[in-house]
Amino acid sequence: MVESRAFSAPGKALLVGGYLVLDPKYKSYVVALSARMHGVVSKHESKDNYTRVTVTSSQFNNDSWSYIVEDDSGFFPNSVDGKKNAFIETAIFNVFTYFEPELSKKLDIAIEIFSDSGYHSQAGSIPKRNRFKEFSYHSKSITEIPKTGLGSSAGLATVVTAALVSVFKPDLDVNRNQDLKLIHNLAQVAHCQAQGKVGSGFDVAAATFGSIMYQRFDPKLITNLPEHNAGQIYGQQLRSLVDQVDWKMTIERIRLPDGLRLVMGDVNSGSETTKLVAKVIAWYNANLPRSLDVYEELNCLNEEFINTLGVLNSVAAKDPIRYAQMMDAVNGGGYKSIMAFTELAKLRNCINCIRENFRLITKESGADIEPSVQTELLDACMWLDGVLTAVVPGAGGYDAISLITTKEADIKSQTEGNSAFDAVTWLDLSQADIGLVEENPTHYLDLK
Ligand SMILES: Nc1ncnc2c1ncn2[C@@H]1O[C@H](COP(=O)(O)OP(=O)(O)O)[C@@H](O)[C@H]1O
Ligand SMILES: C[C@@](O)(CCOP(=O)(O)OP(=O)(O)O)CC(=O)O
Repeated sequence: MVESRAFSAPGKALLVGGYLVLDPKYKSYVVALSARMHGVVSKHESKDNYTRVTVTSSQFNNDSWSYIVEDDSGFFPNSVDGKKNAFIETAIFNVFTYFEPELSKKLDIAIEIFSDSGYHSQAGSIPKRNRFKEFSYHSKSITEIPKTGLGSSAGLATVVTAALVSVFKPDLDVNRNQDLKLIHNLAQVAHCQAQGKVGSGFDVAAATFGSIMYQRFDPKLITNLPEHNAGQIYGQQLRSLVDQVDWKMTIERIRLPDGLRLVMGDVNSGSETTKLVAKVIAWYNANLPRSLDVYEELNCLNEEFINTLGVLNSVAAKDPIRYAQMMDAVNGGGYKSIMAFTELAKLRNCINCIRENFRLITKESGADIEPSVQTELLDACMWLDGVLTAVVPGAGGYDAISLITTKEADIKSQTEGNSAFDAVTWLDLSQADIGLVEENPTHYLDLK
């Protein structure tokens, strides 16, 4: 009998903490989204004389990557047909190396990937659905379809890791913190190695744990691992890193206050995060100690923003009448009535000052974090009924904008036909807070 299990993990939006989060001393606020990456795994006894892992992404012109994995070649995945996917390879390598499975009985492991439509541009795609799920099917490969920047590779690394862990650890329970930590640590290692750069890891952390206040681990934890071909020692150090080492990171589950939601707009041009990061780091190093002052100021603002959202959460719970008045003010009360509520005024001021600092870094570093077209767009958003704040998420640039709005705000109809919003496609997704979950594998069958 074929045993199947399925897992899904959310996309992310980094609302505050961009760039600073690369340093373990600074906090960030990450919202997990309703758009999710899914992996359905099945294993059979292999009829061949080797163990094989095949990952299929049928939505993208039937993309598929197939690897032979053997202990005598150090669990290094060997592509069957030369087609490679770095994120899949490092996930396979690290999970097999961690478990060192005794492969006397050869396995055929198949993982089907499905990604929700928010991750990619929908142009030219067709929907396929069953009673439970709906996915968009494209006529081109994954590498040829434009992304929206929700963290598809982090989602992929997380669900492939979870799928493979479930093969070697059948009692895997993603409701157990210990098991989530195992998946997080392995996926984080795999994702960093595949990226070839060390991002802060907030995307893998959100894919695993959901909406979080995040402070990163020391990047050396991963970069100090030996080379993949180091033999036994890699496995020993990986297991020690995953199971024993204290990563000294902060992952505190958070959620937007009731009555508020996240609206994401795709801006269709795209920026390369690595290039932006390189320019910002160069600016930072060349402008010390002034750049440190800018970061410290940004950090105070970020922390005040995060704390004030916490305060708003308790007002919603303890004083629902006042909270309803606050939401009414945002919904159409105009600038003065919004600013009459200290918490709302604080949130808006923090975001204004954060944006001001990012414009300063933009000007001085040449990294287009908040370029003037985005400034105009964000300013235009602030005049819409129901909008509390508007930012460029993550690394910023020309990729996307994130609004915090009230639940009632109808952004689409307010912006329709208004040329100031021509560049924006409002994505059909919201915050969803929840991280990695186990799904029912039968819910992915017979998509038509
Ligand atoms: N649905 C998918 N199926 C297979 N691979 C995927 C899928 N989504 C993303 N990937 C992998 O992730 C890569 C994109 O990663 P990256 O450039 O880091 O984008 P993002 O910012 O969305 O994480 C793709 O080229 C592909 O290798
Ligand atoms: C600059 C950053 O702090 C934030 C980047 O956030 P994005 O959401 O823009 O990320 P990508 O999906 O990798 O493009 C770098 C980091 O933290 O890794």
